[in-house]
Amino acid sequence: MKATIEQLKKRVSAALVAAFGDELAETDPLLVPASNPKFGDYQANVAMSLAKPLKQQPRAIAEQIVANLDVSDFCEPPQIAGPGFINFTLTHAYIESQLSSIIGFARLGVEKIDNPQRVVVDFSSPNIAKEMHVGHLRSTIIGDSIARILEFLGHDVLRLNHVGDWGTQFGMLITYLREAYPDALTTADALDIGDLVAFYKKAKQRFDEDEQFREASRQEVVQLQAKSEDTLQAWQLLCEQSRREFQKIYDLLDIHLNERGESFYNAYLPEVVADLDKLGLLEEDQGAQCVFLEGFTNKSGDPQPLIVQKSDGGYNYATTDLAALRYRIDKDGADRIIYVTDMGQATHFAQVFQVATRAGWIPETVEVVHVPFGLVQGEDGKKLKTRSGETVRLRDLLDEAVGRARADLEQRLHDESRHESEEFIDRVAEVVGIGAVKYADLSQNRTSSYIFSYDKMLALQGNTAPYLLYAYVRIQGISRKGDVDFGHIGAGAQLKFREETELALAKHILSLGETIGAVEADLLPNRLCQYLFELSQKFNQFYDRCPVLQAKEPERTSRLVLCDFTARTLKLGLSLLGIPVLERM
Ligand SMILES: NC(=[NH2+])NCCC[C@H](N)C(=O)O
Repeated sequence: MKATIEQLKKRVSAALVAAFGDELAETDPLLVPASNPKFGDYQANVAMSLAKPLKQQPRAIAEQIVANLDVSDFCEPPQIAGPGFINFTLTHAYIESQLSSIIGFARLGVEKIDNPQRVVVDFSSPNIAKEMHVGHLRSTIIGDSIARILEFLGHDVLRLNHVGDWGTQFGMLITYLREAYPDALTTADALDIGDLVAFYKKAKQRFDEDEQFREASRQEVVQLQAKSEDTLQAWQLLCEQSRREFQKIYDLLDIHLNERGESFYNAYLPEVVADLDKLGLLEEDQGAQCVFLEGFTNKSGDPQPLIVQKSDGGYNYATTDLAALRYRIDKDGADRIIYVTDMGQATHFAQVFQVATRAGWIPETVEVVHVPFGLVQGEDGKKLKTRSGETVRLRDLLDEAVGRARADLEQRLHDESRHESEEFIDRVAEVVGIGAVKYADLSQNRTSSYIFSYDKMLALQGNTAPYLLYAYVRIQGISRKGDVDFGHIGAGAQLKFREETELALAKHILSLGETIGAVEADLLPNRLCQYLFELSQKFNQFYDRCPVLQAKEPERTSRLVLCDFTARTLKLGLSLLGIPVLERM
């Protein structure tokens, strides 16, 4: 099923050509979903934009377009409104036939993309021995959802975890490892750092207070770079310890990534600098190798260079990103590269992209984008902290969400005198708790900051995961109560929708593809959340007005089909956000 909006676009395009000639063949009809159902379902705004070039009144232009337009197979006669909007309303027959044409199809009418791309999504990317903080959580949740949506559309997605696993801080960490856990390198499993963040703090403290320790750390950095076996082994131990911690979070979130940390690109770093030099882009500045940038200045207004090799010969974060970019294009064959990090790194990426573009490393067919997001704040609008004022650990945050979901559920079971197994309670608490955290994040426009509130995200009402999960459960309840097998309902039946709420719901179900297409283009998963929220609201409005199991045929079957579609759309949509559904809760 081609999205309705695409079909309409084609028709309006054809009408433009018929009315004004071939010159308008490439003109965008500016077709959008109507902002208000009063104006129908879609609206073309092209007439206004043509007023100047055609030197005519927009209304006159709209009239000529409509005179050349035939959409009678799926729309009521188009209406011209205001200065020259052309409004389209889908016919009942079209809605009914569209919906019945996708009964039994798992993709719910959303086609795979015609020209799939190789897409790299660089997300999560925490740092070894440092805390995986809420910023990484946002990156993990948003990146995973973007990857899922692109995969669903048929793109070939490579999910990369660009873990910060290299750098001079390893000198101090390894030195401290030898000091505090001398057995770690000789005895298997002797390392029980447990809390690597505390370990990092202590190492840093030793580094700051003791010159001998500092010297030993510097030596370890040299050894690490020289790949001395002993030092490499210590580095490996630290990485594994962190990896285990990260993995617990990924398991809880059910998120899968391929780790390809910064160290992976070490062998390619000298080449980056050498090639920049060959291209004449490199300049020396106070002993460091730099590329001077266009459009970036420091605080005093002087040109700000991007350092790619420090005066001591070491490489840095930007050099690694340049090497990674080249690798992803040349070796991974990426057509699109998406970096999901907080906004604070916008400058870094703009600089890296500029250097790579000037070096000619990004072919014109490849799209490279930074997908930035805002902060997660505590209820006081400041940095998220525990009651005692410490930074919140991700593990604790997720556990707390699950714990609160469990308490809410137990209260509800108690109130309803319901008895459920431990297994059931565990499962519901986990899906609701983790789902609530994910959904609270994804439902915000990612470019804004948001306030983290357990109460809000776990509420059964409003734009929350529990509200959507509950709508799904409610529908499963209808199927159980009426003993209807949703998998087999409506096949071959003639659907009939007459009630406003039925039609509104059916149209909304049919616009899933448009929503997913929009998310693919602007990488804003909150559009999908909004869509699902509206779907649940429309379902509830329909269900309040229209009896289902008690209705007579053909209404009964048509309405059961609507129920089934709503449930399947919720399930599919939530899965694209990384949230599973529950049959009961
Ligand atoms: N290719 C990249 N630079 N990806 C993002 C890395 C994020 C970095 N490790 C951080 O914690 O801030």
